[in-house]
Amino acid sequence: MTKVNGKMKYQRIFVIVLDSVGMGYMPDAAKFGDEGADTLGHLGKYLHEDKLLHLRSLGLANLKAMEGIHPVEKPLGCYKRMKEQSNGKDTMTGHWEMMGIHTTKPFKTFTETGFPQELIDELEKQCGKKVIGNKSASGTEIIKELGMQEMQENAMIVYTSADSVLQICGNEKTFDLANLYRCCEIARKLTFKEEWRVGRVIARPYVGDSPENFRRTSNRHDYALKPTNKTAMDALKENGYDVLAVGKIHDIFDGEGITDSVHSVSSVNGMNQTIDYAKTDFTGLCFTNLVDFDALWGHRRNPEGYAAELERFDVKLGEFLKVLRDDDLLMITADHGNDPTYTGTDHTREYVPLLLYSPKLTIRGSLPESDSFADIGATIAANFGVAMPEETIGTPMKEILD
Ligand SMILES: O=P(O)(O)O[C@H]1O[C@H](CO)[C@@H](O)[C@H]1O
Ligand SMILES: [Mn+2]
Ligand SMILES: [Mn+2]
Repeated sequence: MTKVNGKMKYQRIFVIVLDSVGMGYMPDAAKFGDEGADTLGHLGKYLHEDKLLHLRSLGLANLKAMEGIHPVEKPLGCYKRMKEQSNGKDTMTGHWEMMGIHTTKPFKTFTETGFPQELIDELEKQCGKKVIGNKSASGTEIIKELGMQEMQENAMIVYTSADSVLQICGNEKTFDLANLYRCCEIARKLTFKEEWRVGRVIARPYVGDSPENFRRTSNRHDYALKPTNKTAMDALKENGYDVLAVGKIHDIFDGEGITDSVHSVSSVNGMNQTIDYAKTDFTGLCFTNLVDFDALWGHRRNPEGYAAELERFDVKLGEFLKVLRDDDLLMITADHGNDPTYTGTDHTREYVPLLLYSPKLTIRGSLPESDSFADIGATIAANFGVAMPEETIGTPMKEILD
């Protein structure tokens, strides 16, 4: 269903989220234990400027100082820094805010304590497996530690992190993927209960037969809470526009406000899918999440891998720019930070970049800082002439709509 009223400036808007690509700690970062974090800033020395041609051409290095990466004289795009208004630094909070939701009450976390015994008992009873782990851990480390036990004792590894998540690991061969998903659905139902209400239950399947060769697969599946409010996506969908979701977007919004979606197996794959959508005729939003920056490199504190992922993205961005039409708008941003040079293994409370590009742009260069990621959703709604749902936040960026 595509409504074309001809009034909007941009027929199609592409929002591409480079998951965790923050640009420096926010003034309230100390509250989150993240003072000094700077994902992009600390990546400079791992990046090669000749491999960031497209990001630089849009103005990335004009926006953010990075060691060895020079600004361009005439950036093609507009750019700004954005603050996160919500009280959190997780993926859902970040993406929901982009689409208008102000999260004031953080999701429940079990970082220090693990999950309460009553919840574990219920899980064991309903899933028919003994729970092992039940602590905060890095996902790749915990399968090294407990994977063999899980396989040998028909057990189930349950773990959490600094995020509001209950994650279940299962070996695809011995646990069986369908059974893992079944257990996650049980966990999701149990954790709708107020005192256990985590943002996401996540199935973390892996393959291999010994700690040396265990490897997680892209059959990961997230079972998120429904967004707490209607969003810009609902506003578009209800008014007959297309809302296309690439990668984790469908999971993050639990399918709300989406008209079509694809799951990605990698960030490069996600860009290919975005390019495929760009080659079709639609009117509305294409919303892409590229998660490898975060999952493969940020949480693993691997700056070399992180930098190489950004360089791979740049190649894909070049291909994407070739299929961008004259009345398209591209927005590249992030949902939080995850500085791969910082202590720990968790997200970091950071400003995020916003790069804007369209052949239709009449202005170039720096735009005033946004107080909230929600300026993205407000701009999209304003472009398509739809009202943002009640109780949302965000201000349209007039500069690029005029
Ligand atoms: O260490 P892994 O399992 O990749 O965990 C990361 O992935 C989860 C969801 O993004 C969070 O819990 C985060 O810590
Ligand atoms: Mn994220
Ligand atoms: Mn993460």
